[in-house]
Amino acid sequence: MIRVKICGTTSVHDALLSAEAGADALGFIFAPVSKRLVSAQVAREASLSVGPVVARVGVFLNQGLDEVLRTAEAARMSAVQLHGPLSRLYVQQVAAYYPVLRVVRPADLAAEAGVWTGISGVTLMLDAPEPGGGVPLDWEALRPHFPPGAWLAGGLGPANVARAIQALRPAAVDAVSRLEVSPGRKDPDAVRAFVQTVRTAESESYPQ
Ligand SMILES: O=C(O)c1ccccc1NCC(=O)[C@H](O)[C@H](O)COP(=O)(O)O
Repeated sequence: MIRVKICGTTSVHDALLSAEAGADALGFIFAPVSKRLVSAQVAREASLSVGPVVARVGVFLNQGLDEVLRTAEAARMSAVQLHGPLSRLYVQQVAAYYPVLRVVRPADLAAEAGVWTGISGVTLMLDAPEPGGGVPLDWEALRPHFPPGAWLAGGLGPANVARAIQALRPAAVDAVSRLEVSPGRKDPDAVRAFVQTVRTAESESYPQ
């Protein structure tokens, strides 16, 4: 089953919307540079509202270990997504507390894939150089190198996610900017269409 992560959740309302649409995971962005920045308090309310099954992923960009662990705990996250140039030791330390999605840009994949694959609890996510920028990756170029079990992000939406799945067969897909009416506010129709399109594409790619 291909998992679906809907990122950039900034309210209880949008958390419930994504969960009811069938999302497997919700992303909460704690990077101060983001237009989708959410407070730990709001993220905690949203996290507790969606029940035990939906994963809650705290998203961080070049932030200190203490800040990451404290924020993830305060916001009741179940996993952490790490962007930016980070050391193996730092990622190992976070992974001692939370499952980690380690974000890698396509240009860095050859050099970095081996660095992160050996750490227990760390899963690779391929994303565009500017996270949350809505720019798709070159799936055909990535096809020979896409690591089995990796997650895919970068400019995905209802109109293109089926093609991305066919090209790369990721373990999960993640999206934000093509599912919004404005930064930080979900478009309900786009969220539902995204989840439905993934479900249809996976049944066509992996027939029972
Ligand atoms: O989305 C942001 O504003 C953001 C800012 C800083 C770090 C990470 C951020 N987003 C992380 C995500 O997981 C996005 O869903 C991912 O980059 C895909 O975004 P998009 O291309 O807009 O679908």
